[in-house]
Amino acid sequence: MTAIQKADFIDSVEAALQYISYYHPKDFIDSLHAAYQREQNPAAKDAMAQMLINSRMCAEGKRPICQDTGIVTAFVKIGMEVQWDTDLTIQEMVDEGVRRAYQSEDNPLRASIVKNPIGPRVNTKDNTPAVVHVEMVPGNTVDVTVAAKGGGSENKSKFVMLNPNDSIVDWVLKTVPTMGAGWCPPGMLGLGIGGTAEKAMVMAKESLMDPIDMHELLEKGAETPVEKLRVELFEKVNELGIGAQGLGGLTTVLDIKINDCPTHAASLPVAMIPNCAATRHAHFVLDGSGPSFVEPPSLDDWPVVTQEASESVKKVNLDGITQAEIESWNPGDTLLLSGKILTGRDAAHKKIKDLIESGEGLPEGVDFENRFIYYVGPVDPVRDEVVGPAGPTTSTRMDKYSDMMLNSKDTGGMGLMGMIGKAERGDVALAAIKRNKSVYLMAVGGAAYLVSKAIKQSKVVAFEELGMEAIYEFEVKDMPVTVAVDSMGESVHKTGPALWKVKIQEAK
Ligand SMILES: O=C(O)C[C@H](O)C(=O)O
Repeated sequence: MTAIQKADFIDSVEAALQYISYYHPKDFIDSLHAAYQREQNPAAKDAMAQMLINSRMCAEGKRPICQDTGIVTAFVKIGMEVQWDTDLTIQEMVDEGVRRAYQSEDNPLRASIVKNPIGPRVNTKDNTPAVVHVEMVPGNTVDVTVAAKGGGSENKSKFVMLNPNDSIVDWVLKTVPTMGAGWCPPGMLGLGIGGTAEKAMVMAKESLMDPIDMHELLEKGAETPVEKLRVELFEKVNELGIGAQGLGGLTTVLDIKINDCPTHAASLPVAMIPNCAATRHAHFVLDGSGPSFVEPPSLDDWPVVTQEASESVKKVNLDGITQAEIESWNPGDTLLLSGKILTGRDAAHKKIKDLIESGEGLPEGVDFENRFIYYVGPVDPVRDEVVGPAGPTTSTRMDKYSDMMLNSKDTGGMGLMGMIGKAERGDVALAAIKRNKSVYLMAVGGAAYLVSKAIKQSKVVAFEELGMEAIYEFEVKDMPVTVAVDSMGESVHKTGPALWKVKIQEAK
C-alpha cells in the first residue's frame, strides 16, 4: 500500500497551477512557432508573434500568459493500492491547492469563479471551486493532470447527438465557423466521441491534456480510424481560413485531439471543446515519497521572435480624439493607442444597464461620453506593476449593450466613441457601430502580459465590489490594436476568413 500525504497532494497541485500560469507547454510553443513561420496573412502572423513574445516574457517574468487564469480542471486517477493520510476529500484538497496558487503573493492569479451561476454571481475571490474528475485505476500511485481553462474558449464548447451514420466531419466543419474567434485561435479542438452526452464532454476535455503531436502523426501516417479522423479534421478545419484571432489565415488549429469509447447502437454523441492560445496543463504523479513538482523548462525552449513593424501603423492619442480621425481608420489598420480608456465587461455592463433603467444613473465621476472602453478583467498587480496581465475579453458578449453604450447622450445612450476587445462583433453591434460611426479595435487575446506593459496608470473608478470586473481607468501608451470594425461597419472578422478560405482553396 502507498500512503499519500495531504500536504504532498496540496503542495503539488499548488505548484503545478503556478507553473502552468506562466509556462506554455513546449509542444505548444514549437507548434505555434512553426505556424507563425508558415503564416502568410500579415495580421495573423503579427498576432502569433505577439503570442510568442508574450509567452517568452511570461516564462522570464513568471507572470500569467493570459489575464484569464482560468477555471481549474483536475483529472485525478487514484491507484487501487493507495491509502490516504488526509482529513480532506479530493475536492477539498484540490481546492486548497487552487486557493494557495491563485492567492500567491509572488505571482497572484485572477479570481474568475462566481457562485450561483444564475445570479447574483458573486466572485468566490479564491478561484475555487475547481472541477475535479476522480477515477480509480490499478496501481499504487496518484496520477494528476491539472488545467486552467479560460472562459473564452470554454464558452465555445459544442455538443451534438448525431445519428449513427451521420458525418462527424460535416458537423465539425459546419460548427467551427459558428464559434467565431472568442476561443483565441490558433489552438486545439478536443473531441469526445461515444459514450453518453456527459461522457463525451469529459472525454473531449481530457483529450486536450495530451501534447500536440499532429506534426508527428502526419509524418508517421494515419493508420487507425481515430488517427485518420484527426488528420482529416486538422486539414479541413484549417482550410476554413479562420486563422489566428479569426483574422483569416493558414492556421486555425495546431492539433485535433480525439477520445472515443463504446456507445449505444442508436447514438453517435460528439462533444467538441476548443483550447485556446493560452493552452495550460501539467501532469504529475505522487508515489508516497513526497510532493511532485514539474521540472521548469529552459528559456532556450522559446524562439526569439520580433514584431515586424507594419507600414500602416498609426500612433493615436485618444485624449481629444475627433470623430473625423475615427472615420479615417480602415479595417486592418494597426494603431498604437495612447491616452486614457475606461474598462468594463459583463458584470459592469449589466450594472450600468440596471442603473440606467432604475433612473439612478452612473456613479459620480463615471462618464463614457467621447471615451473608449476596453473589455478586460485584469490580474491584480504585484511588486512594481501598474496592473497585472490585462488582455482583452471576448467582445461578442457585450454586443447586446452596443446601443446603450454607443448611442449619443441626447438619445439616451452613453455617447461612447469606441470599443476595444477581442473576437468578432455580431450584427447588433455592427449596426450600432455603423449608425453611430463608431469603431471597434481588437487587441490580441493570449498576449496579456505584453499588452499590460502598455498600461502606465490604473485606478478603479467604479464598482470595486466586482473585483476584476470593476470599471478601471487605464492610461495607455502605444497599446497595439487592429481596427477590426471601421465606422462604416466593415468587419475584418468577416472579410479576413472569407478571403483566406478562397486563397487556401486556390492554392490546393
Ligand atoms: O475572462 C477573460 O478575461 C477573457 C475570457 O477568457 C474571454 O476570452 O472572453
